[in-house]
Amino acid sequence: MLNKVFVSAIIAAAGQGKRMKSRINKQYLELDGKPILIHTLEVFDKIKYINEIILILKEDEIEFCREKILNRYEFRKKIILVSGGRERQESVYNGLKFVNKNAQIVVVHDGARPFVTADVIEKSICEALKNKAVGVGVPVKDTIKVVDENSYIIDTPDRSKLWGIQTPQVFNYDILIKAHEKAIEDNYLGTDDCVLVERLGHRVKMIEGNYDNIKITTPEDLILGEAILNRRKSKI
Ligand SMILES: Nc1ccn([C@@H]2O[C@H](COP(=O)(O)OP(=O)(O)OP(=O)(O)O)[C@@H](O)[C@H]2O)c(=O)n1
Ligand SMILES: C[C@](O)(CO)[C@H](O)COP(=O)(O)O
Repeated sequence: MLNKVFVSAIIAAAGQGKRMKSRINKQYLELDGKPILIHTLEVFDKIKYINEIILILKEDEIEFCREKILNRYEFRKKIILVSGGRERQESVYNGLKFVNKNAQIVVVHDGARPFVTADVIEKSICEALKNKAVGVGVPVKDTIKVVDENSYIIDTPDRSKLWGIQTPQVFNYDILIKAHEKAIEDNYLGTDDCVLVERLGHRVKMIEGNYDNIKITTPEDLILGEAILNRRKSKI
């Protein structure tokens, strides 16, 4: 079944990496001698069910990334470079405009999540064939508090119902484009793609991923990232 479906992957990597407080954008920082973005792309490049990769980059980084990062590595798949927007949502929408017209399924993934596994990606694609909208996440481990503007705790949601959603987030193309266009119409800005589809009233299925599918966001994540890679290498 999956062989008959055109699957596009949109890799969002057009952020500024402000929270990393690094001289170079975080997706180009190296873990185990390889740029974070390359780790991410290599996972998607090996998945035979993915027919195209659309990489969203900051406009002013496209040439640098093509010449100094991507050209140093071999990829089986063609990687289409698209310029991003001010917000992640706009970047993903820009990518949607370049998705192949035969695409049925779109996998949206953060370039800053290099530890995603092929197994989780394939599982999320299979689930999206059934449910049309899927998010990958993990149950939260901490108790979560809702805090007001004066830093007082105003609610403690039932932790058994709380998940930290990651990426990939995988959708039927028609649903995702409609969700983005409605968000633009409503001037709504979300922090992930699932929320845009939820706003359409479409049920989004959560599937369990891995706790080590972290998003490299702040300097501490680089230490975690090296440890994750070392542990994986020791298991080979
Ligand atoms: N306008 C944007 C903002 C973010 N992203 C991408 O979305 C992913 C998740 O975003 P985040 O971790 O917040 O990255 P940044 O926005 O770069 O980080 P910061 O908020 O610290 O600047 C990243 O791979 C990032 O490159 C994007 O494609 N376009
Ligand atoms: C999409 C996401 O990775 C899901 O956890 C997250 O919302 C991205 O947030 P960011 O602030 O753009 O990193």
